[in-house]
Amino acid sequence: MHDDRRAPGGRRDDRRPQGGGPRRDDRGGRDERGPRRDGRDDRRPQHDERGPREGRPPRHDDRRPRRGHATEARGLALEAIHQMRERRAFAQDVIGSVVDTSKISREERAFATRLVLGVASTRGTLDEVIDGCMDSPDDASPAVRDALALSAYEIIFLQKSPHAAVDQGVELVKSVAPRAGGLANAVLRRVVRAKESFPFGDPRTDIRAYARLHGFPTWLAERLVRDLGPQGAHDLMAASNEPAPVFIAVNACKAADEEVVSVLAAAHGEPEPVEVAGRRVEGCYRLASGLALLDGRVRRMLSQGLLLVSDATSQAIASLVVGDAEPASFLEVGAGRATKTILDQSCARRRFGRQVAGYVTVDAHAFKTKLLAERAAQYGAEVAEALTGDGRDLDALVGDRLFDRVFVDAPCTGLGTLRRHADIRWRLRPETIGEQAALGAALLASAAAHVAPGGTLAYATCTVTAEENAQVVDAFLASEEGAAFEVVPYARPDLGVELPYFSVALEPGGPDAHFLALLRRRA
Ligand SMILES: C[S@@+](CC[C@H](N)C(=O)[O-])C[C@H]1O[C@@H](n2cnc3c(N)ncnc32)[C@H](O)[C@@H]1O
Repeated sequence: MHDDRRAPGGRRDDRRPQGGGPRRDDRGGRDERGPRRDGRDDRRPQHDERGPREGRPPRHDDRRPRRGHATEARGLALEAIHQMRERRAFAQDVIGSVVDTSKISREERAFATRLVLGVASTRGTLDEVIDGCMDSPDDASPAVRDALALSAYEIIFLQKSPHAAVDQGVELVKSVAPRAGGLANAVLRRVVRAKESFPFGDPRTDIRAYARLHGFPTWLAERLVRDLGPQGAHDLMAASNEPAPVFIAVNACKAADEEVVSVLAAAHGEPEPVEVAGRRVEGCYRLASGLALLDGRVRRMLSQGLLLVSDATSQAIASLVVGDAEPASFLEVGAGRATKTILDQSCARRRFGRQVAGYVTVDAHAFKTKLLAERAAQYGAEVAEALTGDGRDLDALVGDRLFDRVFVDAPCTGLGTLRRHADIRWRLRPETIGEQAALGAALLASAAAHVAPGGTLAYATCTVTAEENAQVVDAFLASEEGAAFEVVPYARPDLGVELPYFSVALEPGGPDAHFLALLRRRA
């Protein structure tokens, strides 16, 4: 779901280049298993490739990984994957605490990050492959499975040399279960053989094979094909398995583009201005990689709030919502940890020479409101009131006040941000889509009552399902409350067309997929 910590499918907006607190969601079948207490994980598979007998297994073979002869990057990746399962933590959080804080080289860190995000993204498919390569899948402890999954990811999805991947995989398994080397060797050799027939069917005609090919749950692949068509689904699924590009926003509340750009250039970030859907996004720059963000001078600017890491489509949405006419008041519903708040105020400062004085935020969670206030202060973004409460009952929070802009940054399934929020696809349940759509619709209806005559109502998501996007807005416009609003179309100068809504698809190399509807209350 769109943003931070919440029920299955949550996503967090933008924090680190790749990629979201303790989420308590479903982790999927395999991860739900507790550690075995019978020490059976290092039993060899019952087939003719079994290795030499290695004696009795240790009593606790699900200990935290100890580094054997696996490379440091793989050892750290395994530690992160292990923590994701044990603490039910999100990939981005463990990358921050385990990988980003390590002393390994930048290149190794990037590789470890790729492994963690890759395994989190494709975990269900990897478990299916591993199950098929074991005679008794239940015999491997969760910790051994983590190590096998990491190596299977390298073999199946990174096309690594089978020899090196198996060798490293055996070392990784031995680092958590010293006597399970034989099992690991046998299973991973089978994985190498299985790769020849992967995805086990014709992806052109078999949706299960198609889903496996991209490391997606079958139901979700089906849904994406239905909603986006074969090409759109393919683009989204392929792009979701690639590293996300790195975009930054210069925070105009505190800095000028030139000073930030010159420091980024000196740090070899190669900052490039960015266009989204045919329009330049002011203050938005693409970096050649995330490595420049690790430079000491850039880190100082980040901690001083002169720039923030934020997807380019998020920045484009903030720019469109702020608009060309200066608003005197602004209500943001679903304000989370203030990323859009900062982008909105930065945009107002850039465009009108000052921030919006009456900027009010609402979020359902008190801990987010606290973080929002802290972050807004760090970035110099003015917030008149930061409220906690249910946006479906805004009357209880803001009374009968009307605002020039009311922006619903809606909770959603987050399917447009799968590169940064690797866990979403296996946490989502089919029914979450409808639940999020219903919540978005209720927030929109509640928000509509607080739009001043001539003011703008904005509804945004970072997902791609029609049910959560256009269908919510179309149903609202057809309702009694919606009759007072008209659509403000999005003109694409590059295509010479006007579209009812702004939407960006997820394509390889591009920014995240988001949706925005701008509606104006008739004066
Ligand atoms: C897409 S996220 C917001 C991202 C945020 N605007 C940002 O840019 O960082 C959606 C937000 O809606 C909040 N939310 C969910 N249900 C809500 C409700 N009923 N009322 C108010 N906020 C809600 C979530 O806590 C989450 O922070």
